[in-house]
Amino acid sequence: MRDAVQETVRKGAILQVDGGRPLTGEVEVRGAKNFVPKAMVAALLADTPSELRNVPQIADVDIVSDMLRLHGASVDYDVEQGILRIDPAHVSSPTVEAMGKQAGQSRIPILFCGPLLHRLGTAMIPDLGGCEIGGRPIDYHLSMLRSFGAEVEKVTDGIRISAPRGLKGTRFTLEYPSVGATEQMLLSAVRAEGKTELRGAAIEPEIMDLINVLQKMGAIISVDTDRTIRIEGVEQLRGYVHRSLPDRIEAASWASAALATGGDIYVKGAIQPDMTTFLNVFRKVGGEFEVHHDGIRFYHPGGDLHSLALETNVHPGFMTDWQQPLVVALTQATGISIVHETVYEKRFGFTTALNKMGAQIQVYAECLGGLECRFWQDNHKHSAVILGPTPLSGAEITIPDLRGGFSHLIAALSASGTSTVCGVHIILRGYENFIGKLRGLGAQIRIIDNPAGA
Ligand SMILES: CC(=O)N[C@H]1[C@@H](OP(=O)(O)OP(=O)(O)OC[C@H]2O[C@@H](n3ccc(=O)[nH]c3=O)[C@H](O)[C@@H]2O)O[C@H](CO)[C@@H](O)[C@@H]1O
Ligand SMILES: C=C(OP(=O)(O)O)C(=O)O
Repeated sequence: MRDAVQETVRKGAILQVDGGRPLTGEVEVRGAKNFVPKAMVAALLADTPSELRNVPQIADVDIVSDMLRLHGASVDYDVEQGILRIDPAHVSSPTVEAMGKQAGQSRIPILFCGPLLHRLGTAMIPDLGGCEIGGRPIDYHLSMLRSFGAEVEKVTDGIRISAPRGLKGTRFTLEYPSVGATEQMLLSAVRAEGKTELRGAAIEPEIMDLINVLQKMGAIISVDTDRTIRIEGVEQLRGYVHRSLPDRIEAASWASAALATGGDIYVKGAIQPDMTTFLNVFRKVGGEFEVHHDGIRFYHPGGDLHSLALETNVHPGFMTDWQQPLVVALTQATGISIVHETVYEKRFGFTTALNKMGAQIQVYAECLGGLECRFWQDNHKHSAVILGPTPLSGAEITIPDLRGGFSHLIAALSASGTSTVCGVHIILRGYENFIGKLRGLGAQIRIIDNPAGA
């Protein structure tokens, strides 16, 4: 077993957490949640099998494996080695009922459009899941697919999409650099007829790694410094062998956990380049880190933490998924911190539980501490003002979303007393063996309810 003993929590599981101890020790991060499932989808574009390495055991990998199997691909996952093999030789359409059952589980199914249109000419895509941190429309995806020549129709529990005449290269400009829509473009364009140009593309490291995978498969893709991606469509792609980049969101979550609990955590597998922006902020808040050949040590050096003003943004800005765990550490910083969330309009719901534990966080609809963002005219509370330091004490908490959930765990671990935490299965979407890892760092966590069959 990789870390401390793996114990899986099921839907409905409840944890009891005793706080007030620094988290110290070592954890390992494997491949990125925001890359691995997409590389799995890319395997469908090939005629031959693919092998993905450094694959973490998280719920999103299971969900995409199920989707691939439903479409006739074979998927074989060696959890211990982190090796996933996908053979797309016999791709076929599943029944509408089987696809309907996939509705609401993750955001990845929308990325099956391009590969399935190339393989089958038609696809049923279930309604998406993912974190409820904003409206999360898919209008860019659908306009893009239509501009490739696809026809889209709304059906019960999802959409039906078809391309009777195949996909043709296109020119598209994104009004906002959406990660998912950029990936949609890549996965659709690589086998489309002719050239495709995407302006205003997202350039997150996970997207660059997807481009690495597609290039290994035989695709021709260039990325310019002005966010323009150009793709020359090819008729055939082959399988790939690839090692996923590490999960920079999980790594930053452990860093924030070290800071919030006054601890010292060595994150094996974390790398510096994709975390530059996070590391700058971590240092400004008062955290220390050391970059080693196989990981990064994050620790609280003692003394006061410093408040700061921060704005989330697309890469290379401060990532929105880093925001929630860091806010817990900011409750322990001296002074007033301001966090302006510019990617999602509703990502501060998790602060209600932190306030219940003793934090002093107020949320506002105004764009505070930075430039006006897309949400300036809406009434969404997307800026937070955090007054610190405030001692936290244990409470009963229900986890709202993935990162908010991990933040609640960090808060419970830095609080005095005991917390009861519901909805913890949500965390499995993005954190491998999180209970085992936390216990390995000295956390006192008990599973007090874990309903079988849920
Ligand atoms: C599985 C995965 O990789 N999830 C990540 C991905 O989500 P995801 O790909 O869903 O995020 P996007 O970059 O697409 O979304 C960013 C913003 O664009 C908006 N938008 C997006 C698409 C669209 O068609 N219309 C539209 O308005 C969204 O509502 C949101 O406000 O990138 C986000 C931004 O780094 C991360 O927080 C998520 O962890
Ligand atoms: C928002 C996130 O994920 P998803 O897009 O899968 O909901 C996240 O990983 O923080």
